[in-house]
Amino acid sequence: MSEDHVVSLQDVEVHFESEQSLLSQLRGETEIVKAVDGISLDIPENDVVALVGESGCGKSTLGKTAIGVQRPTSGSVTYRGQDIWKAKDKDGNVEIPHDEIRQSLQIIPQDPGASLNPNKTVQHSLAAPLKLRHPEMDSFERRERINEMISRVGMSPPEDYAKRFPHQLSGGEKQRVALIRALLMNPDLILADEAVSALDVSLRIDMMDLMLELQEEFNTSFLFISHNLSNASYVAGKSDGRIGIMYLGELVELGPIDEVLENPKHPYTKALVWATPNLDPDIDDETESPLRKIDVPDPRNPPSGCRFHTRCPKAREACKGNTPEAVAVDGDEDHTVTCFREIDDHEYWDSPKLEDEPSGTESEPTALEDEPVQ
Ligand SMILES: Nc1ncnc2c1ncn2[C@@H]1O[C@H](COP(=O)(O)OP(=O)(O)OP(=O)(O)O)[C@@H](O)[C@H]1O
Repeated sequence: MSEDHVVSLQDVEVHFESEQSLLSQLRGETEIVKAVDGISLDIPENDVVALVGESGCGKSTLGKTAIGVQRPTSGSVTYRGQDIWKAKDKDGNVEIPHDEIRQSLQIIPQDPGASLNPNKTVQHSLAAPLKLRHPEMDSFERRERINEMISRVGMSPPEDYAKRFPHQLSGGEKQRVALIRALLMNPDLILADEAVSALDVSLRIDMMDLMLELQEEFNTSFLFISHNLSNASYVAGKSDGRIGIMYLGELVELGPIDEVLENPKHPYTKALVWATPNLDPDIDDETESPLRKIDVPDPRNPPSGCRFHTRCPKAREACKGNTPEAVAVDGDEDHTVTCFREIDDHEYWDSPKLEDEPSGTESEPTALEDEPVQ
């Protein structure tokens, strides 16, 4: 928890009460979804982190928690050393007011159309953050600044775009307006939650390039979320950033993008790389099927021990009973993995291979392999 970090998550858990099945209702049981389960992540200034994982693994929940929109059920989330939720609750000595924190942590949502008021022009939607951040500006200065930003994101003539309503914009243009709106708050961190997924493949690279150019220009950090390893790798690769692999509420591998792609350590990361053709992995045992089973377990009832053990081709009996902690890969603290195979003297190595019936080994993994970005 350092003031040098824009955001720091420590042992964060977000557990939801899920919709209950009839059987559990009859039994009076409450079912819990462990959407995020014990994740720590530091985001320093000007950092780009791309989070990848299958649908439902908790990416959005983690992202929202990092920008202070979702309250964790346990653990802490700090902004420049200030606990965000203590600031919100005015608990103790609050050094950074909650309003300031919220303004500094922005989001570009997956569906920018839904977040833009259909009855307001682009000019009107973009004036609101400027009024908040720069109350000293008059309306002429605001108009100038807005036109400048509209031009900057490649929409021309800006005066024409400023007068348009959301329905007069394409999906890519709405996304650019959402990006401007976030940047006008002068944020320290922007959460881009599946921000390019809805765009045509041909527009995705342009949008990702634009986000990264502006990330550098505005000195912000980016938390980029995608179910698509190609997109996440593109963003992290171009910015010399990091990639985090999530599985069932846990961060199973985290590290510099080149390191993780060239030297993936978690069997799940290997499966994702294997399933993403344009990443061309150089994995030692690539002929072996990377998953024993294709079915993703129910997050309301995740497997014991290592949650990946039911699908992992390397799983042994030890993986069923114990939960692996994150360990540094080859002593490099920047690259961490939660797998017993990284610990030379772990009981895993003497433990028998799991002998349960593999299924679906002929099939490809279920997710993360939609269209490559190039
Ligand atoms: N408000 C909520 N109440 C109950 N369960 C929730 C809530 N929000 C998320 N969940 C559950 O938490 C788990 C993680 O959801 P989350 O949206 O964070 O995953 P994700 O990886 O972002 O998935 P996707 O890519 O499909 O959006 C899912 O099982 C989801 O159903």
